[in-house]
Amino acid sequence: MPHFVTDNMRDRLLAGVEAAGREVLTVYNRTYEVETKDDDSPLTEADMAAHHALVALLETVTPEVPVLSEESGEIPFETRRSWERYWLIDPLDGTKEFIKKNGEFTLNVALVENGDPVFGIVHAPVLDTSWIGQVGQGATKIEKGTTREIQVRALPEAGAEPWKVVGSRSHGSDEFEAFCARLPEHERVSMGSSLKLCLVAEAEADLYPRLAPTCEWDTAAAQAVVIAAGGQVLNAETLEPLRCNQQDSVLNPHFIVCGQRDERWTTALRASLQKED
Ligand SMILES: Nc1ncnc2c1ncn2[C@@H]1O[C@H](COP(=O)(O)O)[C@@H](OP(=O)(O)O)[C@H]1O
Ligand SMILES: [Mg+2]
Repeated sequence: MPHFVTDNMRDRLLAGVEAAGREVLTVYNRTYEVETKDDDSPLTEADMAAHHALVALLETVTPEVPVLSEESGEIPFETRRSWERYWLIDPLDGTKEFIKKNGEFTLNVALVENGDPVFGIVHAPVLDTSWIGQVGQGATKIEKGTTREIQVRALPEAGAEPWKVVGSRSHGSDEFEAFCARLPEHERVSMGSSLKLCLVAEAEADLYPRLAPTCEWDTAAAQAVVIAAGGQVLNAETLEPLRCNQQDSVLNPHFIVCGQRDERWTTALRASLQKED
């Protein structure tokens, strides 16, 4: 079956996401108001500017495909459950990092088909870098105008080199600490937003255990990048791939991002989840 996203569509989408990123940067570089949402998370003018720009882009490129955005308000599951294909966007992931001015925030556009992310663009405006994943066709990183293919790496053998484990800069958890405490020798890297999944996709990290809450829009685009780069995003309980749009809640289960499933970390995971057998 031909892929829905053609090369021409991908190029238009990337150009539109980069343009939305420039709007975000103009807010980043001046003073702005910070509101607090009902769930206590921050919201800035930049989140809304990116939301409007991305929704307009997607409605122009594919008017027939519905869009679900973190900022679009709730769409009931009775409506969403019939969507075989939809765009799932997080206009500004890592709003806390945006406010801290450390550059670790992203614009995220995913195409979900029958519950699985199949295409994703993650764009980091401050880094002038985008990651594109087309499941079944590969993943690329475009850094300051230079494009290269990316692939996950194999988990290093014991004693060869420490594993690289990436964690949230702003949302850690006791379960994450318990998991890391049981891993072999490893280095910890902290990073904001969906950039953590991109680090695994481009072989700069081996594992991203997210044992704390996230929503489907936080992960879908970067999940497509990871899978297209040969990696996996697995439900931490079942070790099955993370899926979207399966129930009323848009909350993800805890999950692990990895190049491959491996007994060496699944043992640590079982122990941290108190499932030692
Ligand atoms: N209690 C909670 N429930 C749901 N999602 C949460 C959450 N706490 C944090 N998140 C999600 O985690 C994201 C940030 O992840 P990280 O700490 O890895 O950078 C936030 O994205 P936003 O910045 O888009 O709100 C938010 O969606
Ligand atoms: Mg987010």
